[in-house]
Amino acid sequence: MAPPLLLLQLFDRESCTYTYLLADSESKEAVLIDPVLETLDRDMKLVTELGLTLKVAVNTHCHADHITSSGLMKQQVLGLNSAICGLSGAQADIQLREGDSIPFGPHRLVVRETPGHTDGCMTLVTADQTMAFTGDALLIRGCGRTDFQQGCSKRLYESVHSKIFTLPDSCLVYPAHDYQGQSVSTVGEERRFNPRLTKSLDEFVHIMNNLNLPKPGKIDIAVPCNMVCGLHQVEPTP
Ligand SMILES: N[C@@H](CCC(=O)N[C@@H](CSS)C(=O)NCC(=O)O)C(=O)O
Repeated sequence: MAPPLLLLQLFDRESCTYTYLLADSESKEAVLIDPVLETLDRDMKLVTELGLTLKVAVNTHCHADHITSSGLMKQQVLGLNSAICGLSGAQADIQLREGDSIPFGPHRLVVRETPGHTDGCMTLVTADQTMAFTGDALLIRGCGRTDFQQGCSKRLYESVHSKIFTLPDSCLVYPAHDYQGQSVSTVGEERRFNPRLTKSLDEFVHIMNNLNLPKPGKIDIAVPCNMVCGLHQVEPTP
């Protein structure tokens, strides 16, 4: 039997982003999902305190609301690789596609491409399908907006129904954001209670076309920056 997997859910108050630190308790190999620039020091301190070896810093997509810390983190952690979905068009050491794995110790995260919020969105699922890190595709009782960055509500609906709602009901759903103080859901709960994704495709498209959300405050800085792993206009360290 595989040794226990350690999971820490970390929060950035400014962007309401969840960063996830997953580690193998025996080998101490670790993966960081969706790290945020402003919380780089907090995350690095935690990795050091826990004696972890960070292997991969992966972004579930090219974020529009905050800058990733994965590029700067690479400058601080020897051997760390950045990763993103190849369909995002963004730079990273590892370009992931459907079915690819991110191994850490005996564990692995398996890629399911879930476009719709952006072209390059992916959901990362543990090999035993007990946990899914859904990025902005599926939020708790919500979902990512589809009004910019190649957003397409029909694609998002199809992604969630075919790639996330087909996971076991008990599979835990860990989103990239929450704006209501919720931290975790399950596939079964979202299949039954998600106010957007329980609707028909036509109703869903109508809802998404009428969200009328203001643009993320940092979008014009964050998107170009995240296309280059968060390192836009950052001087390389000697
Ligand atoms: N106010 C925030 C941005 C909030 C926002 O638009 N969130 C996105 C995910 S980050 S691009 C979203 O998809 N929200 C869906 C929803 O229904 O709220 C800011 O200024 O950064």
